[in-house]
Amino acid sequence: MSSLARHSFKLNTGAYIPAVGLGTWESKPGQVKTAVHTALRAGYRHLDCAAVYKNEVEVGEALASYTPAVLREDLFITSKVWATHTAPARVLPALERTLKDLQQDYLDLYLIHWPVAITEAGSSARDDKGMTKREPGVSFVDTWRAMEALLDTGKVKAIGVSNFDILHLKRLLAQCNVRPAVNQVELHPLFPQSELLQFCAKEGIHVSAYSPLGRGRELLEDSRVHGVAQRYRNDPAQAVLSWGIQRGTSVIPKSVTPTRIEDNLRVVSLDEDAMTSLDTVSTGRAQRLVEPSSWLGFTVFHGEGHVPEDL
Ligand SMILES: NC(=O)C1=CN([C@@H]2O[C@H](COP(=O)(O)OP(=O)(O)OC[C@H]3O[C@@H](n4cnc5c(N)ncnc54)[C@H](OP(=O)(O)O)[C@@H]3O)[C@@H](O)[C@H]2O)C=CC1
Ligand SMILES: O=C[C@H](O)[C@@H](O)[C@@H](O)[C@H](O)C(=O)O
Repeated sequence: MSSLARHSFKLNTGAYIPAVGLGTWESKPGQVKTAVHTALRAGYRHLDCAAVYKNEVEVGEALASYTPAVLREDLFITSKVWATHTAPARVLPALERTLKDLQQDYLDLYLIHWPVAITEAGSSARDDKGMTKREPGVSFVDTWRAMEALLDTGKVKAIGVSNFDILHLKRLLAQCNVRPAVNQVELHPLFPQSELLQFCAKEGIHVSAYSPLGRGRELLEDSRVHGVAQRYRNDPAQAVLSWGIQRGTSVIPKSVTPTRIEDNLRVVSLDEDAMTSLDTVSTGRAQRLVEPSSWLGFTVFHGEGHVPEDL
């Protein structure tokens, strides 16, 4: 484990989030327990979970069965309330279910997964236009009020958001009592989110980079990524994770492959040339890889410059 991998970022709550966490989306039952054990053994202390990943029970089993046990205060565990449970009355029950599944008394960070509420039946329920059914009258600001109330229960140490753009954040910041500690968003050299990053820095919101490896696809084949990796005698994944941390974001790469889980901790400090080279990877071809519209059936993001009033 490199010294950069041991780094943590201070949140606006005063707590620290470790620079590298293990992602668990699409980590299949039967694989995620071994992945969590491998990660803890390698030195990871930060896990990124979500109810919708449908594997929190197994992550919980992994945490409970790991020996020698890691002190709870040395772990940083994140989970997220799914869009079907963002109606205010459903938020606490959703958290309690996640805590039970993960076998935890509290989370270090609980996030609103997407800035939208859909009906409990979720993405299979369609309206007459074929769109996912929205939860009527629930905005993400309403959900946030319920998130704020969780802090008094002691069951979460910090609250935050995920998949929020600048306009979502502006609306939330204008109305919140507690500012989000974290915004977890897609971020990698093909989708660097520089404007959002600057906005969050100015507002004291830590950014956590999801899909930091570009989902393990063409980003890792890019010639500039390979160039930086060769210079530092590491592999493409380590180069892009290093870039993410050096930009001030925590990174949460997912892997169920033991050697990759270990390798993803070998992040290094990059010089200015290497950073500039990776900064140019997105030029003329920036792309989002996790598209909500395919499953939500409507636009959460808003090229037109406004957030729909009813989100
Ligand atoms: N808040 C949100 O809406 C979202 C949050 N997330 C979070 O972020 C995490 C990471 O994002 P994710 O979308 O999974 O994508 P990542 O960018 O982390 O890429 C994961 C893919 O890369 C492969 N991989 C891992 N390490 C290496 C390596 N060293 N070399 C080559 N390939 C590698 C993995 O394969 P293998 O496992 O087979 O080794 C997997 O196919 C998620 O798991 C989840 O926790 C992700 C998306 C949305
Ligand atoms: O966190 C990861 C992503 O947001 C992911 O959870 C969703 O896109 C999910 O696959 C879904 O079922 O809609």
